[in-house]
Order: sequence, then structure tokens, then C-alpha cells
Amino acid sequence: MSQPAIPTAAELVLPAPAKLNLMLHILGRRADGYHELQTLFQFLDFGDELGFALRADGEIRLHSPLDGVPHDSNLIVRAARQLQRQAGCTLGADIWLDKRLPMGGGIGGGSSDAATTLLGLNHLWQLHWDEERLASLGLSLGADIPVFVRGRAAFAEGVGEKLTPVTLGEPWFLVAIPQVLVSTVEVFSDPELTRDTPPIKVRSLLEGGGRNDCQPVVEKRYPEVRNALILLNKFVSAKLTGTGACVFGSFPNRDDADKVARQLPATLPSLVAQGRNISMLHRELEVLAKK
Ligand SMILES: C[C@](O)(CO)[C@H](O)COP(=O)(O)OP(=O)(O)OC[C@H]1O[C@@H](n2ccc(N)nc2=O)[C@H](O)[C@@H]1O
Ligand SMILES: Nc1ncnc2c1ncn2[C@@H]1O[C@H](COP(=O)(O)OP(=O)(O)OP(=O)(O)O)[C@@H](O)[C@H]1O
Repeated sequence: MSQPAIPTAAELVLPAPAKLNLMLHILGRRADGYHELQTLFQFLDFGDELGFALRADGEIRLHSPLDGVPHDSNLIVRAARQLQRQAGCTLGADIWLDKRLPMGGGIGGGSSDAATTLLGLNHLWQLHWDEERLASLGLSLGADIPVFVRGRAAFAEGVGEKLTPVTLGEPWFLVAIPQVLVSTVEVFSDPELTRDTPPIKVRSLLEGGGRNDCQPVVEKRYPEVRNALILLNKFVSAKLTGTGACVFGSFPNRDDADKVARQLPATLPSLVAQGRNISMLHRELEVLAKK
């Protein structure tokens, strides 16, 4: 019998939901090479799952290796070690990961795993750090981590860390997963990337409107992504999330999304999930806080 991804030894099991960038505008480039963005984040009710157990010896051990990611480079381990160091904590943790999100998909898998680690260990180690402090530690590891720490759908500015919570409709999304790994660094380094979109005001943002400035560059570099957009556009207006590779369209109900999913070729896997304004992680943490 195969081992469960998260064994019963885990004392705390928490979700790490995916996100979508419903739009993504690039306004400019900073001196440090990072880009000023405006993006709209919403969570999906689908994601990875992490399990945590206390260790008294101070070791951080991730027991679920990811192909191509050395143990010490995994964002889970990096986030855990940073928190431990900055909090001066002598406790350690065993960590397990049930990886369900495609890697390099633009749906934030690594960033969400890191945020769940920060919030999970904050709870397990009883550090009582507030979200602001955790989000700022998260930002030092990745631009997408703060929104997962905050757990609220948001209009993001700066490099993605200035967050204004928003309440959006919660449609169903069909997310198609082209079988290619898109490098975020490569996309942001492309000379042809649009970097001069004028800023817009959050109130002028029409839900689901706005484009993804990375899309033309990603379509040019990755034919798999272009093909996925062509296929999905036959049924629904489709868009790239983040720097891809995933592309998505929205539907008023699950049935409509499932119907289109069934019509996609086997070479283009997909997932169907509902958009959420509050992340599942925060819903679970609220339940824990009441116990
Ligand atoms: C494209 C988005 O996914 C939109 O949500 C994010 O902005 C990317 O967030 P992320 O994957 O957490 O990105 P990071 O790990 O911080 O950065 C990866 C690389 O992307 C580029 N990068 C990222 C974010 C940003 N605002 N400007 C950039 O130029 C930088 O070259 C950086 O070295
Ligand atoms: N826990 C992790 N899960 C996934 N990838 C990780 C993790 N830790 C480190 N990585 C590295 O980060 C890279 C990007 O992974 P991720 O799945 O977060 O991409 P993404 O969905 O495109 O992210 P984003 O939308 O934030 O740009 C991977 O290719 C991998 O090398």
C-alpha cells in the first residue's frame, strides 16, 4: 500500500491554495530589476496541503522531495528557517507536502507553500507574530508570498506587496495547464515585455477586465501556452495567470466549467475550482483560533 502524502504523525495539517492573477499590468522597472505591477489576486479553493509536527532538536526537515528542487532550496524550508532564525526559536519541525499544484504554473504553488509554512509554524511554535510581520518576512523570499499570508483577494501594487483587499464575484474557473515550465525570470527579462502601462485606480477596475502584459511574451516563447489559449478561447475568453504557464476562463457554475474541461484534449490537463475572496488557509486558521 502506498504511504499517505501526509502521515498521521502530522500535528497540524493546513491547505496552501492556488491564486490567479485576474489581470496583470506592468508599469515600469525599478533600479533593482524588479517590476512595478498592478495585479488583481483571487484565491482558488484548490491547492497543496502541508503537514507539520514539532521537533525539539531545532531541525527543519521536509520529508516530501520535489523533482528538481534541492531540500534546502525549497521555499518551505527557506521560509521555516528564516522564521526560526528571526524569531530566535529553538524548536524545529517535520514537514510533509502533498503537491497538487503544477510547478511553474503561475498559480503560486511555491509562494503559497511558503506562506502556509509561515502561518503554520507561527501557530505550532506559538510565536504570536502578526500577519504584517509574517508578510514582510515572506516578501524577502518572493513577491507573491505576502498576499497568501494576508489571505484576502486583493488589488496589488508595488512589486506585488502593496495590497488593497477587494471583494469580487466568486465564479468557477477552468484552469488549463500547458505541460511546460515557464521561467518567471526569463519573462521579466524579455526586451519585448510591455513595461509602460499607465496606472489605473482600483475603483476603475472592472471585474475580470484588464489584460495580462506578460501574455504576448509568454505566447511567443512558449507555443504550448499559445495553443492552450487558442483551444480555451473557443469556449470562453481565456487569459494567462502570472507569468504562466496556466491559462484560465471563468464560468457562472461548476457544470459549465466541467463541460468545457471534458472537451479539452488529453494533452492539455486542467482543473476546475471556485474563486475565493478569503483563502481556505485563513478559514482553517480561524477555526483553529476558536479551539
Ligand atoms: C508574476 C507574479 O506571479 C504575479 O503574481 C509575481 O509577480 C511573481 O512572483 P514570485 O514568483 O513570488 O516572484 P519572485 O520569486 O519574487 O521573483 C522571481 C523573479 O521575477 C522577476 N520579478 C518578480 C516580481 C516582480 N514584481 N518583478 C520582477 O521582475 C524578478 O526577475 C525575480 O527575480
Ligand atoms: N514548495 C515549492 N513548490 C513549488 N516550487 C518550488 C517550491 N520551492 C521552490 N520551488 C521552485 O520555484 C519554482 C516556481 O514554482 P511555483 O510553482 O511557485 O511557480 P509559479 O506558480 O509560476 O509561481 P508564481 O505564480 O508565484 O510565479 C519551481 O520551478 C521550483 O524550482
